[in-house]
Amino acid sequence: MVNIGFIGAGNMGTAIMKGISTSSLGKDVKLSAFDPSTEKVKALEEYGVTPCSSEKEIMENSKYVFLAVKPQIIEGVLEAISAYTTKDTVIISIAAGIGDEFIAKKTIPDAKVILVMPNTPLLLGEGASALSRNDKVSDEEFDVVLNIFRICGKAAVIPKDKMKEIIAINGSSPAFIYLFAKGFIDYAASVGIDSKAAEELFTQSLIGSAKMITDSGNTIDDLIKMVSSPGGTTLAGLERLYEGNLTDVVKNCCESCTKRAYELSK
Ligand SMILES: NC(=O)C1=CN([C@@H]2O[C@H](COP(=O)(O)OP(=O)(O)OC[C@H]3O[C@@H](n4cnc5c(N)ncnc54)[C@H](O)[C@@H]3O)[C@@H](O)[C@H]2O)C=CC1
Ligand SMILES: O=C(O)[C@@H]1CCC=N1
Repeated sequence: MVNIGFIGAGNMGTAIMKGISTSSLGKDVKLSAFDPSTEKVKALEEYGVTPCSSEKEIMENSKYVFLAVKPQIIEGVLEAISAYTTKDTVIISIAAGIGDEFIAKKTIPDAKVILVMPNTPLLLGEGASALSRNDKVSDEEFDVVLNIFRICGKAAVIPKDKMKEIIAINGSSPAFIYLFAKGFIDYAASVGIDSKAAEELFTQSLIGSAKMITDSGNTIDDLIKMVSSPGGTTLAGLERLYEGNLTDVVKNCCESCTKRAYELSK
């Protein structure tokens, strides 16, 4: 049995706990959580999560400890756990911008630290998570955590120094994609198409297009060409997107996301 504790049971902590407990891993792990908003932990009891009343209780009962709190308050949380961090504890931080060196500095110099940038689709077993670790974490320990994120979707191991840059690609990108989807669904409503039908058709187009990128064997440029009949509707629409420099807008969005991660960084 692997003991996994969560400090913070907000959107992401909850998504990871529900992801673990509803996956095949559920029976092999014992989950516990602490959050000052006790109702959030209470709501997780039906997923087999044991409520704890302090950081100390989590630390004393867990080998793997997830820090699922906002970057702005993580320093206080690290101060609260430092006295209970041992050379055996594996600290897993999902906080945007927070580095492993800061975590070790605020706890113990030999702290085992894994950094993860997950995303909310993990709630449905469709997460996309990036992971990296410091050199104190053993292969076996890293595999335990990697396995959690693989079971809850896809996971990629990336260099530690790219953990801030990756946020735009998977951590924040669901919000960017939802906004894009809203534009299509709002347009459908404006021309009198039932929004339920529009949502069903557009979301299936998102899923299908994603599968074409991953499974068709074609490049993205080839896939765009396959849809674009000469003199047809797609080219007419694409012209407006090129005119609005969509790819530059996306690049600016990603750069702004990364810049904020550096501002939050510790
Ligand atoms: N929401 C998302 O899509 C993603 C969030 N993240 C990261 O996950 C972390 C958490 O974000 P969310 O879950 O969205 O925020 P959230 O605000 O939903 O959850 C944070 C939780 O921490 C709790 N909390 C506050 N002080 C605490 C303390 N001293 N001890 C224990 N818990 C405490 C709050 O009550 C709250 O439930 C952030 O660092 C964020 O950068 C990473 C990837 C995606
Ligand atoms: O907005 C944020 O800061 C967090 C990190 C990635 C997604 N949500």
